[in-house]
Amino acid sequence: MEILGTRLISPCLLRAASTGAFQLKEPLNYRHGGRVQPAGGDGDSRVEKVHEPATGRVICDFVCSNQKEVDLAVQSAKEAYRYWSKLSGLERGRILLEAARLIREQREDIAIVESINTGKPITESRVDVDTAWQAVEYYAGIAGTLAGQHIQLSGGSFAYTRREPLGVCVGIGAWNYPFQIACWKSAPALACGNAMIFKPSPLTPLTAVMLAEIYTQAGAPKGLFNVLQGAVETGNFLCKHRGVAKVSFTGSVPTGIKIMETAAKNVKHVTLELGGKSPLVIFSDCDLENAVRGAMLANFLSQGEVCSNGTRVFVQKDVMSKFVEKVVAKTKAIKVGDPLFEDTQMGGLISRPHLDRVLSYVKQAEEQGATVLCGGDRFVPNDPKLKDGYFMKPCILGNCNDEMTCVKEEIFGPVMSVLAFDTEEEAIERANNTDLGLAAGVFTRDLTRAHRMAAALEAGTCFINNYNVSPIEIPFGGYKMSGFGKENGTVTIEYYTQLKSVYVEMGDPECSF
Ligand SMILES: NC(=O)C1=CN([C@@H]2O[C@H](COP(=O)(O)OP(=O)(O)OC[C@H]3O[C@@H](n4cnc5c(N)ncnc54)[C@H](O)[C@@H]3O)[C@@H](O)[C@H]2O)C=CC1
Repeated sequence: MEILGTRLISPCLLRAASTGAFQLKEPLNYRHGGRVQPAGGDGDSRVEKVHEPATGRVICDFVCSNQKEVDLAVQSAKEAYRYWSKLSGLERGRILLEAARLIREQREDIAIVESINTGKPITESRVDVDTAWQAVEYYAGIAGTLAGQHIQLSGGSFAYTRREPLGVCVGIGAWNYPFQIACWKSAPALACGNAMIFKPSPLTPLTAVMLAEIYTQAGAPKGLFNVLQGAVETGNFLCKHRGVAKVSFTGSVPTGIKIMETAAKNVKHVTLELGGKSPLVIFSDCDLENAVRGAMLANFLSQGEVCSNGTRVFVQKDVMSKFVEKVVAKTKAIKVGDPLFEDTQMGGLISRPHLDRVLSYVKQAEEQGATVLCGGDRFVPNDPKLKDGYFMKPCILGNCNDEMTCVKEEIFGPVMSVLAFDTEEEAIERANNTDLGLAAGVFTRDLTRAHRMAAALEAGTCFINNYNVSPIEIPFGGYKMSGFGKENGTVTIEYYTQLKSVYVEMGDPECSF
């Protein structure tokens, strides 16, 4: 099926879309209110091929955006910013509310494209789309509440503060939650009066463009949300550009460091949402069934390609054997296969090199003395069209210790490492023994212990008796090398605005000259 037309993808064709049939020819850059091929000129003109993880097929390709295209996108965004930043918050909120409604209306189309492009099960993509429109709706509501402060001073003088937008913001996304990341960044940015240029991961370019179309349909001015496709070089052009005020980045720690260095050259604001190697601590006094559910949620959503995953599962010794028995049985029962089937629970990993990398972590763990309790090898579904897909059987590693590579490094795949512990103090010390600090979890029925743990764990989010739930009202972001700045919640307003103080003299200036 070749899909052409004025909309990115026609809804009725999409509803009939099946794995192995999707093909796209439309341009994937979105600049100044429409899809365009990137401008020609010097610089990166590399073509990136986009794959369908379930089949390994190429579903589309695109030319990476070069300096000229970046210049044009910044110019267009600046124009939109001049208009948008002058609107009242209420006016901006109204357009965002309409965008949220349109996302809800197109939920199924977006979810299908997301599953085809990321390989994740359709049931999960629908949840991703829901958390995306919720972000847009949430910040639509907040837009009208943005306000400054009035400060009374002596002699009748006073000051007030203005909460002002930053200007043109850049969003750079990872490949695991393409649509959700685009919304989590653009919703607060636009609500605060900024414009945004978004660069998705070159592996998952499709749904950010659908979002751009939605913003335009909702009434956003041309250029308010531009999408540029590309890889490292395009990202670098964006981070260096003098017309850009802020970079909000989601991705790996090494790239985050580079982006911070680049942005530092002209003192841009930066938000970094980076990787994790989060601990999940299971005490013997917990509800074990719930703890097993928590461990599954902490490891196997999106093929394990989730930054906040609790991949170091610390289990108190007296419940270890029961826990392992239950979690292995549940993991073996995970249905791996076609992401567009309603009963599929795990799809394909993002790329062949990534699959190979994850499998090599399992092999290395075995060499270092871990026991593979289940999975850990490549999976080839019976359906012949899935034979070249990037599937693997979800894996549990037992007999792990803190020195093993699988316990130290982020694997970003469906691999859980199980570790035994004795005391609360020991669990805290070992859980915190990492440079990363995105999330942490604890399962216990002891109320005081739960809060003691939450206070002691060095992580930006701590889950008590659950894992990987991210309601839009809750700030999300890392400690330590997992980054800084937050997404979601009211605090994010601070990261997309700057505060101006205005002093008003009501008398005569006192002057010693
Ligand atoms: N903390 C969080 O919220 C999340 C973190 N991640 C992390 O992301 C990683 C996986 O995602 P990947 O896409 O492979 O990460 P990555 O760091 O390779 O790439 C992320 C994005 O940065 C761009 N990029 C690469 N080099 C750049 C440069 N020098 N300047 C500007 N842009 C550049 C890429 O094209 C891509 O769009 C994992 O390590 C994971 O932990 C993923 C999702 C969420």
